[in-house]
Amino acid sequence: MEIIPVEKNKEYILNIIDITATGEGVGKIEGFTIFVDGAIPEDEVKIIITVVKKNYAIGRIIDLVKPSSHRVKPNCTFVGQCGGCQTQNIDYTYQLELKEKIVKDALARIGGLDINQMKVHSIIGMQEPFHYRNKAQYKIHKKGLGFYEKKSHNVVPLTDCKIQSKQSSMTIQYLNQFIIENKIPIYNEETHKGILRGIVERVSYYNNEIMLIIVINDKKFKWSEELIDFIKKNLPNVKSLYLNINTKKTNVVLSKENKLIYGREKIIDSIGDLKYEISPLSFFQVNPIQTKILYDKAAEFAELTGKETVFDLYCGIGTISLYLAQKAKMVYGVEIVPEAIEDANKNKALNKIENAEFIAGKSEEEMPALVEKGVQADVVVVDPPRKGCDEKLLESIIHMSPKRVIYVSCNPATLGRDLKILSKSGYKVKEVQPVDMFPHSLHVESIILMTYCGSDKE
Ligand SMILES: C[S@@+](CC[C@H](N)C(=O)[O-])C[C@H]1O[C@@H](n2cnc3c(N)ncnc32)[C@H](O)[C@@H]1O
Repeated sequence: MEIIPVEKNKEYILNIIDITATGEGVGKIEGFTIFVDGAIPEDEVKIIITVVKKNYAIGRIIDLVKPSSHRVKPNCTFVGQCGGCQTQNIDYTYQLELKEKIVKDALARIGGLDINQMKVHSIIGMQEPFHYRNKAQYKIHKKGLGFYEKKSHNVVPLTDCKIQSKQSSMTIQYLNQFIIENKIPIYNEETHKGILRGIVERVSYYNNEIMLIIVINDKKFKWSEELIDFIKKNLPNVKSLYLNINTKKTNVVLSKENKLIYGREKIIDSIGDLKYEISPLSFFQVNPIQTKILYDKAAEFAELTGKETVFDLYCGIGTISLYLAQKAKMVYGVEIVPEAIEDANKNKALNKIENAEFIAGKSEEEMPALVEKGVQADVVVVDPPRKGCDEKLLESIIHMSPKRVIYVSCNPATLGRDLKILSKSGYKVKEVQPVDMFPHSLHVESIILMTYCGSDKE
């Protein structure tokens, strides 16, 4: 049996050499891994060991002996309590370096790829990495709106948030006032009692419109009229106000039951020249500035001339499909959520685009069905959720062997796994472009161009 070199409740000095995807500093004692919350690479910390497992231990900082040169004073007073941001204490340039490394490591380690054989571009960061989010899912504390603490369901009440849109702090402050003044009973997760579960705020970045969704644990909300009056008076940018009736014992924030109580059903945002309708449940990228950069990259990688057929798999509300339709002959978008496909069709009409068709269903089933009908794609775009592409879908892509595959990923690990499969079957990774969609977290988006080299197509 291997000897574990640390003991619970004992103190050690540790040099932090890395950081996990969830933001814990990583150090080694005699080769044994120690995770330390709040520590960042190049810190020297004094820790006390709190948990010892077979392959790792967890330590708590008791003294920051020598702070890393990458440490900065966070821009937000709630850092340390609120679980919303992981890396506000790390300077932004170094955050970007860490993310680039996460992507490269995943391609090399998980994907088995030689990153010297492809163009790996420097990550595209934000010039102003604050106030970028267009969606907030606030929880409720008796003192007002907030977010969960890290790894807990305790709510940290906030007066503002530095990564939400600039309008958000006003929304938070006014809604806090309304909740407290009206003594609205706060929902308790353990007892399943109380009314107000949370508030979701969606903001259209370019049109300055707000949608508020009040999540309640009841069929009715006796404060509706007062709330509408209060909002009209204090928050004039709120153009759409919903109740979301969520009476289930669940961690899922929004139920499917939405009741519009004031204003319009949708708010409208733009990416480039296109407009998109946003409804309470539709998926829309949370960082509108970086989304434009990401979609421009998709268009660049696609090299469309107007003659190509494109498959946009996992298409959400058709954002990438419509973006590419402007330069393609025809685009087929496939998405599992039927409501998102309804939105995609509305967005198609809103933008007067005709060369796009949207299909509700699983990409791994609908793509082979399209091929069966004789539709072949020159370019395939995949933008799957964190779990990556279904293996059957990858097989269908390999079987159809389009010239170009563009992979948009929010999870480097599953990206590496899927690229390994594609690159063993005739595809070559040509370009990798990490994009920072989520400053102050360790999440990283990447867009990858693969071309088919298995035959004389390219
Ligand atoms: C990361 S989002 C991408 C959405 C869109 N491309 C965009 O940029 O807004 C992933 C989407 O895949 C959808 N999805 C999940 N599993 C799916 C499947 N098996 N087939 C088709 N769509 C799926 C989700 O509902 C979600 O809309």
